[in-house]
Amino acid sequence: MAQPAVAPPAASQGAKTKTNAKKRYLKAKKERRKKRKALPEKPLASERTTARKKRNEEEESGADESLSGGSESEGASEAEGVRSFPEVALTAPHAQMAAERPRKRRKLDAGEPEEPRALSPEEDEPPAKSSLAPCAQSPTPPAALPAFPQPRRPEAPSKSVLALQGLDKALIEAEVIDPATTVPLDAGAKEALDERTGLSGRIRNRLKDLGITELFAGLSRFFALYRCTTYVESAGIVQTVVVPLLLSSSKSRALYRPYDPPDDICVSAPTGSGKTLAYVLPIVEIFRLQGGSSKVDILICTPGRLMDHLNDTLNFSLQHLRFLVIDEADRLLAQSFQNWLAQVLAATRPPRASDDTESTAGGLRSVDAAAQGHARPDSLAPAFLHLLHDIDYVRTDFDEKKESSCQKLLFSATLTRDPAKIAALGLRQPKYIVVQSPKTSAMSKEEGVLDFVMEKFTMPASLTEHMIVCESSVKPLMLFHLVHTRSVTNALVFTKSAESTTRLVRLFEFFEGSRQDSRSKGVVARAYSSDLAPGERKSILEQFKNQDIQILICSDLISRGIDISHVSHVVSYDVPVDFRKYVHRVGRTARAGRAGDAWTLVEEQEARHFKNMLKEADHLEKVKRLRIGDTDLGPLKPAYEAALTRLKEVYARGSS
Ligand SMILES: Nc1ncnc2c1ncn2[C@@H]1O[C@H](COP(=O)(O)OP(=O)(O)OP(=O)(O)O)[C@@H](O)[C@H]1O
Repeated sequence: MAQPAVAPPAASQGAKTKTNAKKRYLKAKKERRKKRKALPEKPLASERTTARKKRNEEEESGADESLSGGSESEGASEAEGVRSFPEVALTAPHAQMAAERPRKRRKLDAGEPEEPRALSPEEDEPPAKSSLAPCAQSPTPPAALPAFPQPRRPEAPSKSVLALQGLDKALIEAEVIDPATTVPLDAGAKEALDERTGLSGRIRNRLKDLGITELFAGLSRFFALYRCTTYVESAGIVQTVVVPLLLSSSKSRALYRPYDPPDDICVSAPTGSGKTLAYVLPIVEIFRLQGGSSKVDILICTPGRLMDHLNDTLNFSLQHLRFLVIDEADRLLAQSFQNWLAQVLAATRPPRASDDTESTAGGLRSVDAAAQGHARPDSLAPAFLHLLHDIDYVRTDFDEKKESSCQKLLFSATLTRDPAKIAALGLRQPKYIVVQSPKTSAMSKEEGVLDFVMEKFTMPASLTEHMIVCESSVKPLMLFHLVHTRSVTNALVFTKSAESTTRLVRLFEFFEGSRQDSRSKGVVARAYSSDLAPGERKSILEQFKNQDIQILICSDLISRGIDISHVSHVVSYDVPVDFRKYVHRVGRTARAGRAGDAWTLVEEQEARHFKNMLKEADHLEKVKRLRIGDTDLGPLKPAYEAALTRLKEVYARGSS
């Protein structure tokens, strides 16, 4: 407790009392010191003792000086040495002292106990504030204790760290294997196999006839990530990797590999990058050479139709299936229709009860399950031939287990990395092929893999993207502006529902009708939605392909897979619900390296959500914001208002 250096003038009596008390205190202290000196010093406390001795000497000399009457040195000794000494000395006259203390001093002491206690003979120093009590008992009070660190919540792991958790280390520690460029398709003798692609002369010649002279696009470099993943830089090179992978050796070309079944392949590559040919060419090549003994060599179907065949078509079997291609894999894996995936996978193997792991008397297989319709062993599947009734088969301990030769090939522009969905496929040593254009030249393959893992999908390099933020009431006017001022024709316009499609088409027709003069034909827009019968849909698509229709207004029904080369614009009249949908919609243009534009009309209240969606996909800066003002829209307003009035009349009539 710090005390004023100079005693108050009215305290002369107190000063005398203080001096006597001090004498008594110092005497007691000397006696204690003597006693202590008589005791042997603790070796480990030697330093402390020296410091204490030094301090005691200082105190003493200070006290002596004060006793000699120097007011300055007395103040100094109080302040530096026995700091709380005067307070301790206040025994009898303390009440009077307290009354005589200046106001300021009382304020300072406000937190102290009212009745200071007398110093006991055993105490070196008077007790200070209660909080310092433990230090007062120590011969040399330690310096201020370091503050105890407050418990802190650990930093949350970054999204990228979380995304990589549980992934194979090999996926992250990628190794650059081979730089290359394009893979040209040279003509050749019918049966001559091309070394680089594994394609026969017959197929290459046929491709040339179709105008395909090279496996798609330039292969600037690709990285193979251990045996698990191939990461390919530069969009559109998927064929250059997948085709040789499936045709590279006689082993990979074999139809049946019951003891060494082929590894599965997962491909994530941008829209329009040629994924279809990447699997069609190897399949056709393998079947053309080795032929099939099945009635149907290639079955193209939806999961629903496949289930119908499995359940209802007599002798329908998948046990000799060589390739199971799941295109648009993320969407199909999201469909749980009749648990189709589990059923299809089960159908590629013979029924469990007759599996070759089962032992039977004398080693001869009995196949009771053969009576179970399509579930009986397939006579076309060599791997399971021994399970048939009429084939004598003696099982030995040396027999290796035979497996289905079915190789699964998964493709998508937005391939899922959802472990649960991938696990359901029971993939065999999968190889991932990720086609990705680098964001920067310095982008490492690890970052590329990370982008894939975090579902930051790659867009075609030839695509230009725009967004227009506007009030919902002016959206039709914006569309008309795009069509008439920015030449947005040969366009697909996506709405949120079949109903919105129908309504917008009507408004479009009325608008064109209001503007039309005798010279111009006007822009033709038609609806393509689930409301139409299949025949009508087909006819409309044909008219659009022939460019008799310039604008096709549709729901997300055709946001995947449709490949129409002349589509030069995609308009999202209603914003897509998620980034996956956005990727597939805009991917209907800018295909096969052609240029294309994507436009998204964003209502003001949706702007935040839409921008966040793009931001999360690291794509916000790619979408340019376009500002269209009243001056741009003004000339179109009269026709728009007239069209709106007509539409209201039609709907009013319909509802009455
Ligand atoms: N090697 C090639 N040379 C020239 N054109 C090609 C080549 N490969 C594919 N194409 C053409 O590129 C277009 C897009 O191919 P494809 O439909 O297979 O793309 P995709 O990757 O499956 O796209 P999506 O994910 O949108 O379905 C098609 O018109 C196809 O004919």
